[in-house]
Order: sequence, then C-alpha cells, then structure tokens
Amino acid sequence: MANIDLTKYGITGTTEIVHNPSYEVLFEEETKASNEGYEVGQNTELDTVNVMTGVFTGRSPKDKYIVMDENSKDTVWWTTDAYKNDNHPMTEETWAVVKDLAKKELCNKKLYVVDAFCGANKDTRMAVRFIVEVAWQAHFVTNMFIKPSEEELKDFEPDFVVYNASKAKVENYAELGLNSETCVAFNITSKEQVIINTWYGGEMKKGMFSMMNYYLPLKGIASMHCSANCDMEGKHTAVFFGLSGTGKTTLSTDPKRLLIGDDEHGWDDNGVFNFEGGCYAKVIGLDKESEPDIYNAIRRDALLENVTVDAAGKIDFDDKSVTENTRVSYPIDHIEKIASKVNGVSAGPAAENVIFLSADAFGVLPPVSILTPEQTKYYFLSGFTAKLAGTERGITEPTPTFSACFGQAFLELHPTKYAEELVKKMEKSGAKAYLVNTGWNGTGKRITIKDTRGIIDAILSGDIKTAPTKKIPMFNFEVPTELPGVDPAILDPRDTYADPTEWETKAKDLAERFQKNFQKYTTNDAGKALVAAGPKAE
Ligand SMILES: Nc1ncnc2c1ncn2[C@@H]1O[C@H](COP(=O)(O)OP(=O)(O)O)[C@@H](O)[C@H]1O
Ligand SMILES: C=C(OP(=O)(O)O)C(=O)O
Ligand SMILES: [Mn+2]
Repeated sequence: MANIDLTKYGITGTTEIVHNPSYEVLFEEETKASNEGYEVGQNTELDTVNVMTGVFTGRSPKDKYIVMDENSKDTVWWTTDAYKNDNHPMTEETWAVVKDLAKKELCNKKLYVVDAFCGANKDTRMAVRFIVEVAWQAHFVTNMFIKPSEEELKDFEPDFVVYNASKAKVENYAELGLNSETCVAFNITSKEQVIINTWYGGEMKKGMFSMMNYYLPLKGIASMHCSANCDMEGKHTAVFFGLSGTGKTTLSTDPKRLLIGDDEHGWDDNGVFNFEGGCYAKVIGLDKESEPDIYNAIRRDALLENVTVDAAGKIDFDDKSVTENTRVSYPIDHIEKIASKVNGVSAGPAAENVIFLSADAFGVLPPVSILTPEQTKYYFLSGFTAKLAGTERGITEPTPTFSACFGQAFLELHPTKYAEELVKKMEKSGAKAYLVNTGWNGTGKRITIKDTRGIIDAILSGDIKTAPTKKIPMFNFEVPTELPGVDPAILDPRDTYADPTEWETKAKDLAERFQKNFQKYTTNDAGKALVAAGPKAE
C-alpha cells in the first residue's frame, strides 16, 4: 500500500501509520496488553471484541457545530429561537482553533488511517479518510463504511477528511462560545469533520450521514434516515424510516427478505441505495431466538460497545448499568440474506412501500395506519416518535418528540427539502406509505416484535390492501381490523384500554401537540394546505 503523507493535513511527527488495517491487525491492536483506558478491547465468548466508550455512550447533539461561511450561510438549516435544531453555527475563527487542537492531539504518535466510501452509488459516493488514534475507532469505521477494492485504494483521493481527536478537550470552550469541552464540528466547504472529547463511534457514522444529507438533496437525490430491504429477487424495495430505537435495524433484518441497509439511504432515479457498508444494531436485551440474524452477526470482526462482559468473556446483554445504548457494529455481509448478493451492490429499485416507524410513548397511535398522500407529507414532516433512552446524551427514558423527517438531528437542509425529494420519488414509483407504531399501547407495554413483524409482512405481501378497515377518530387514520398473524385486539388502539375514554383524553393531548408542532410549517401556502391532513383535537 502506498505510504501516505499526513503532513499535508498539518499532522507531523507521526511515529507509525497503520493504513487500512486488516481485521487481523485490528484484533491484535485492540487486544494488546499495552492498551490503556478506553483503548482496551476485550474478547468475548462470541469471539467478538467489546470496548467501553467512556463517558460518551451516545451522540452529543448539543456539541454539534457547522462552520458558517459564505458557502454555507444561505444553504444550511441553522438553529433559530423559533425552530431549534442541532445545526449550531461556528465561526471560521473557532473552527481554526478546534481544528488546530485536533491536529495537535494527532501529532507525534502512532495513527490509524482508514479510507472508505460513504454511498454505494459510484457517481455520488463520498471518499472519506478517517484519521484516528485508537485502534477500535479504526475498526468501527472499517465495519460501518464501504470498503474500497484494492484497485480503488490505489488511487484513493479523499473528498472528506475526519480528524478524530477523542482524547483532546476544548478547555477554553466558554471563551470560544462553545457548549462544553466536547466538540463535533463540520466544515462543509473544506469538507472536514473534527471530533474532540467523545469516543462514541456514532459521531463518525452519523456525521458522514449528515454530510450526505447536505450534498445529495441539492443534487435532486432523496437522502433518508431509513433502513431498506427487498424481496429475494432483489426487487420490490421497502424503506423503513424511524428515529433511533424505533426498529429500523430489527425490522429490516428479515429472513424472508434481502437487506439493503439498516440506517442511511439515498433514492435516485435508479432506486434506493445504501450509504453504509455495515450495520449498527442495538443489543440491549438481545434475544437469540427472537433476533437470530443479529445475534449470529456477532462474531469475529464485529465490534461490541458498552456491553457488560465478565472476566471470562461471558456477555450479559440484559445489563443496562453502563447504558441502554449498547451496540454492535458489523460488516453487512455478516447478514446472510443481503441485496448485494443479487443486485451486485447494496441497492434495490425504487421503493414501493414506505414505512414510518414511530415508537409512541403515549399509547395513542394505532400499530398500523394506511396513509393518504397528504397524511404522508404531514406525518413525515412531523416525525413524531419517542426518543428512546441512551442514543443521545441526557435522554434517560422514552421522551415524546417531533423529529422532522424521522431524523432531525441529521438534517442539514430545511425539512421541506427532504419531504419534497421523497414525495417526488414516491409519486414516480407509485409508492404507498404506512405509519407503524412500534411503541406502546393501552396495555402499558410495548407492541411485540411478533405483532409488528406480522404487520410489516402484511404490508409487504399486499395483504393489507384487501383487509377490512375502519377510521380512527381525531387522526382520521384508516386502519385494518384484521391482518394475518397479528393479534386483532391491538389494531384499534382504543381496544387496548380498559376504559376507551382514557385513549380519547390522551389522543386529544397528542393531537394538540401535533398541531402546535406543525405551526412552524404553516408560514407558506404549501404548509398551510397540509394542516387539514393532521389530527383534529375533537
Ligand atoms: N414492536 C417492536 N418493533 C421493533 N423493535 C422493537 C419492538 N419492541 C421492542 N423492540 C426493540 O426496540 C429496539 C429497536 O432498535 P433498532 O432496531 O436498533 O432501532 P433503530 O435501528 O431504528 O435504531 C430493539 O432493541 C428491539 O428489540
Ligand atoms: C446510531 C444512531 O442511531 P440509530 O439507532 O438510528 O442507528 C445514533 O443516532 O447515534
Ligand atoms: Mn439502527
């Protein structure tokens, strides 16, 4: 492999560069005796290394910044008092300071450099170079991004460079007007990301997703926080939108279907394509019987995070003492049934079914609703769900939220841009949309994975189209009254309450929350016209 010169990035005195390490090398480096602190990887009974990521076991959205310059100032969807989001502006001066801090941290030591692609489509993929000082961080990105071929590595020219200085701190953050010692900053113009004082791998993964979310819609490509799969012939694509923990990974990993990807996709004129080369599954409470494919993906080359492991390497997937956001990353070929085996790449044709996963903590939404085109736009922009514990700092219990396009934390342009691109693609393919509640109902328990899988099966087989239906008041949702393999007693959420007026009270409250949230989209006629598709609190 060609030697690389890091001095062009201002990184000097490097004692050794481990460039595009193999899994063997990564394993040795992660488990070597001289590792200290959170560098330490421990092998487990599943022959998979587990690492602890320290204080940061989830993303830190309050510490996310984008450099505001001539190029970005009028395109990026900045946070405002009227509509707060995670795109905090950073001045070019502050960027220079934090980049310098990262560079200093990375000077005079052994480094790992991983070159990989984000995006399965050759024309629109981003070549990313990750510069990190911790072996398992190199392992994480090796798992999660698309591995270039030997040929592609020969003339690999990065479009984007990530500097991971997780061991550094922004000590003078207050003086710089930043939120804390932690900083995750993006420069859209120079195409660089700087990470300081957080070891959570998700910052690199979701960081590059955020960048795809900036560049692709501007080229007329839908960019989506969704999982995707297709049938065994590589056709009839379905996409599953949803915020963290709503079931994208679980439900797209389906033994009857080929997995395209579990989290981040684009949709262009050729169809739906994965951005990633791996999956990042939650493993809290992981059960071998109910999720065998994910369980079996946990083997050599996968990487566990923040899982409780005893001295002998025995894993306790039920232990939440470190975080509920325990994870495993694995290359997608750890799943047997994948689209690339049939379609050549992790991609499928234009989606025919679009599923919005929402984990409703209020217990109001039906487990499945058949959406009209207007409801599709309304519920996509609203992005109602609950943030589940762990994926973001400070979230410790299911917290109802409106996360535009089911991924507000990763949107770099205004939500209406993503809705516009999605709707264009859906209209072209004649796709239908469904809202699936994978959260709670009147029983106080979460809807079972078995019932949700039955619902998904009925959507994908088309059975739902011939099922008898009824309308749910206030929300005006059309819901099936029976579906094969699904407990009929849950299909109307009112039936899950001992006293149906309890549903009504909660539904009224939720309807009002929807209306209040949607006000931010009613500043133009297109937004105003959608209000009629939303719930009425009566
Ligand atoms: N009805 C359900 N549908 C999907 N997942 C469920 C359901 N009930 C409980 N879960 C659990 O919720 C979590 C969903 O997480 P995951 O699929 O990783 O979400 P995402 O990929 O959207 O972040 C898993 O831990 C899964 O076991
Ligand atoms: C990894 C994340 O999310 P998801 O659960 O959607 O994969 C994240 O939000 O950091
Ligand atoms: Mn996931």
